[in-house]
Amino acid sequence: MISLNNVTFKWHKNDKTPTLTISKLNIEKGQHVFLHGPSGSGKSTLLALLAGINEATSGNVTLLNQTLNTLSNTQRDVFRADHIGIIFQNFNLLPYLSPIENVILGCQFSKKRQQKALSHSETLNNEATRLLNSLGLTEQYHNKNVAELSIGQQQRVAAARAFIGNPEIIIADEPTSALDTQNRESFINLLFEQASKTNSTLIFVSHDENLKPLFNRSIDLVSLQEAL
Ligand SMILES: Nc1ncnc2c1ncn2[C@@H]1O[C@H](COP(=O)(O)OP(=O)(O)OP(=O)(O)O)[C@@H](O)[C@H]1O
Repeated sequence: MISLNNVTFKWHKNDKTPTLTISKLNIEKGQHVFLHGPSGSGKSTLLALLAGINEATSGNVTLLNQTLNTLSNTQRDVFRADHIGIIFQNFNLLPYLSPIENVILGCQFSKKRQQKALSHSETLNNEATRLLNSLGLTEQYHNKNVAELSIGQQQRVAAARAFIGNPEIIIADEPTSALDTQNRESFINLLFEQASKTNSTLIFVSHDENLKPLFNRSIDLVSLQEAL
């Protein structure tokens, strides 16, 4: 479902060595993958390639049988909106909107995801409510201003926004670093539950190896590149 073949990525054309060199990587549908490596090893860079935010300098990045480097920037944006939910490290929530409104934004740019959301619930509002409940944000917070929520609560909103409209792939960039160990684990378990319900593939990035045993697959970005 995700495959990288002979991929290199340079931030600048004239860089002597690429930031990433990955000869082969395959991720199967429904896997919960822990992607780890030290700071600066290229985890966020790889996520940006998978999300089609950046384009490989050489080689092929293929998701759901679509090779991203054959698409224009606009086509990649549409592909991302349709198929990928992203939980950003700093959540990227809109502070003047409520949790419900923030979650609905997750499918704003994709008719496909809106339709899928509406196949679950009568309205997008109801679907956002359903997801926030299943990610553990109680209803008393659903219509508050997100800026008034705790970090852990904001994280649940960010996760619900990624899951709305059942994207096939969920990408999470170190979204738990601000939480204590117990809350990190319970948040990750909620992500797993939600991802399993929809058979989504989850790629979770962190430099905290303590989280590794929770996942059914882990990829060490340094060894992956040394294995060339
Ligand atoms: N926008 C950019 N322009 C140029 N170089 C960049 C850019 N973003 C990242 N880099 C470089 O790419 C390399 C990999 O960075 P990246 O952010 O992917 O690492 P990371 O493993 O996610 O690190 P961290 O755990 O600290 O978030 C670093 O050397 C970094 O300086």
